[in-house]
Amino acid sequence: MDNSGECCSTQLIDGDGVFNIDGLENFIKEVKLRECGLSYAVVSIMGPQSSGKSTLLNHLFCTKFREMDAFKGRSQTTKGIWLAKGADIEPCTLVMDLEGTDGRERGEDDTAFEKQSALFALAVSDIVLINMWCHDIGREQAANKPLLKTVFQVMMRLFSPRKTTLLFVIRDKTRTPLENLEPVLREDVQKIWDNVPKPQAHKETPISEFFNVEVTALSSYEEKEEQFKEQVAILRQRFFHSIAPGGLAGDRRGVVPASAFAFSAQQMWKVIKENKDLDLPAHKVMVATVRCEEIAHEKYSSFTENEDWCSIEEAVHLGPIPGFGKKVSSILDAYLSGYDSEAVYFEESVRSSKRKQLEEKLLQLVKPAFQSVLEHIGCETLGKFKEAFDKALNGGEGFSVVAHDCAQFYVALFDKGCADAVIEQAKWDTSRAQEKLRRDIDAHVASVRAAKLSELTKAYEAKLNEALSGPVEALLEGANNETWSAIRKLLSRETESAVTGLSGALSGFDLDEQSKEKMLLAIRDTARGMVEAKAREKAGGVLALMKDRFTTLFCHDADSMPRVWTGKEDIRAINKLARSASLKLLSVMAAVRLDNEKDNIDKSLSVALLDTKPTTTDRSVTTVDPLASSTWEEIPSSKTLITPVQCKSLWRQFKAETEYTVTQAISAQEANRRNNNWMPPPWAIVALVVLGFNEFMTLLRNPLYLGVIFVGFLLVKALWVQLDISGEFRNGALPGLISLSSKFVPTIMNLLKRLAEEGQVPASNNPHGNPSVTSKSLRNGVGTSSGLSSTASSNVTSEQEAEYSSPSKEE
Ligand SMILES: Nc1nc2c(ncn2[C@@H]2O[C@H](COP(=O)(O)OP(=O)(O)OP(=O)(O)O)[C@@H](O)[C@H]2O)c(=O)[nH]1
Repeated sequence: MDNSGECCSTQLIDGDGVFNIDGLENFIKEVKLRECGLSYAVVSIMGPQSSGKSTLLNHLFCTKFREMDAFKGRSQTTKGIWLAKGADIEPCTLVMDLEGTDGRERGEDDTAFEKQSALFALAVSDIVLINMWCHDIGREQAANKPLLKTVFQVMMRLFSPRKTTLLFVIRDKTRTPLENLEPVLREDVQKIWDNVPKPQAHKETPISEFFNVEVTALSSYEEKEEQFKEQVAILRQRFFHSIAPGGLAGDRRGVVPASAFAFSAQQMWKVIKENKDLDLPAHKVMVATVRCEEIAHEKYSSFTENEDWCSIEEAVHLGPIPGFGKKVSSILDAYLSGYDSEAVYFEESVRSSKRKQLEEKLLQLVKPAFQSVLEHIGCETLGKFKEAFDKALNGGEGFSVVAHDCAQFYVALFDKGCADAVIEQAKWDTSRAQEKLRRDIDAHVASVRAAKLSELTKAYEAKLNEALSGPVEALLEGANNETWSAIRKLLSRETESAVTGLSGALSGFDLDEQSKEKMLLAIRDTARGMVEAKAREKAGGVLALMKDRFTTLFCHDADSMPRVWTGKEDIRAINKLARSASLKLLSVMAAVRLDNEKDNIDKSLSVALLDTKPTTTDRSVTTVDPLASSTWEEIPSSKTLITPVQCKSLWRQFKAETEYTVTQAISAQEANRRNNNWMPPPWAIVALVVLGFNEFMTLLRNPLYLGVIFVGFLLVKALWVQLDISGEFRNGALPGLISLSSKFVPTIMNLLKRLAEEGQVPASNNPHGNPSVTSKSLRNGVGTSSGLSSTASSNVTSEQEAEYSSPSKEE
């Protein structure tokens, strides 16, 4: 019978010892071995060549192993190891047909394969059928003895026994009942066991520790086929549920899960071929490790391709995913459960360690997504916090209370979001993300607080500026002895008001005392700074102010009426007063006096710039100039607005620029005086009276003279008016004389003519007569007197100059 091409059998190892990996894989697929878990059994058969092994297996398991044609003689038909599945036997039973022992074909030297295949069968099988001829029992030279020896020897090469069932199948049983044969056989087996050289560890180990020995006998297939078949059918029953407790292989140990059977068998054969001892537990661990790794790898790969996971992984870049934790957990769970169910039959420690590795790997894979989700939740929460915080601040509640409440609420919200994102399998700590959110919230609160505080400070600064700027300016412009005291009062009052207001506003910010004090100090400093700045600004324009003040005082009287320099005014006194008032401005502006400092600036300036008493020698030679310094004695340079030297220079400039006004005034006054002074000097009047006494008396004695003088006066007066003598001489004496000489004769002629006409005209036509001309002329004469004031302006006497330019020390 030819096995090749049969669907449910394959040559596992060929005659040359080559393992048929592909054939085994195909076989496993066909018989669906992978799904069996641990629920499968492996049966193999050993025995001399051509002892009817294949025939027995085929009848027992309905397999189709190649059998020898009875008519062709006894030669080897089975080469290597063949594998088939027993038909209709539960659990799945794999049947291995081994090449016969003591085969003539291989020769004596080639026993290695025999041993290797025996070791392989023992390592893989739960039940090993030992096929033996009935007549060999008890015989010294029995054909099965070398076989058993081999079995027991190779058994020692397995570090730990599998508790394999050795089922001795006695073929061609004779009339001797099994009950009699079995003890003999067991004795034989025991003898062989005892004689087999054993390692120290197993010296005393009984055979039962390694094997379950069972015995059965079958009639000859060739001679009593019917009986043979009946007995085989009965024997077949023993293979049903063979792995259940009490079954034929109920005691088996160290079974490899069906899914790893191929890999395990291959590795075993590899180790056996390398002529190494087979450490079954280590082998089992190795198989478990490899297979669990394969399963884990497969699960990991298919997880990375999972559609749900891929869509989550993509969506996670866009924003938080509601129910992220649950979704990912359930996907992970599906894959981990898959691993569990596939790796369930593998060695526990290996399986769990590989599961742990798989879980860690999967969690590492999903961790970035988780962190991304946390970041999104954090960002979203921070955004919501900012919005709510701004709204709440506008609600009018205290800053700190709002910040605290808002932060608490949104951190709790974040925690809720985190709980939703937490992956069950990982239980990652979200406290760091929460800490980051807290830090972000704190940073935002701090920046808002800083902005609000700065806003508040600016508002109070603006208020202060409004309250200080105008009044301080006014006070400085009206500089007097009380200016700085008034400014101090104003500053103190406004600063306290601002400090009180700001202090109240700050109470909502929950600031520490130190920061609060610092802010209040800053507002005080700002207030002082404003006053100082204003003073500095005004000091910059002090010259203009001084000139203003001078002009105001000099050109206006006590009732603020513009002065008319009639000649009676004491220009020197007025000038001195105006100057000292202007100097007061300078002294007030010279320094900032916000701390009630006592200083001598006023005195120094007065002494240096106003004092007129010092003698000529004092002025220029002996006295040291007190203003030749860049600092005031009692004033620190930071408080100095105008240095002594600058004061001196300003005063010089002031004087130069106001000099003209004074000169104008003096000129005006002089002109006025001249206009009003028509009388001759007193000595002339006295001389006139003394010398003209006789003539005067003559006139008094002769009234005719008086009449003549009167007429003469009238004539002269008329001529004066007609010729406009005062007007002619306005432009100088020579042009006046030339003009008069040309006008004199015509005017006399004209006068006489008019007089003649007057004499002819009736008196009624001219009721006023000449007096009208005279009064007009007089009026004109009076009117011209005012014109003198303007022409006289340029004629300031040197005496008057000296009077204006009151000498001072500095000059
Ligand atoms: N006497 C006797 N002959 C048998 C029995 N069973 C099978 N045979 C015969 O023995 C010969 C060999 O049979 P196989 O089943 O091929 O024997 P084998 O042990 O598988 O042979 P190899 O695979 O070559 O080792 C065949 O001619 C069978 O007819 C039996 O129970 N008694």
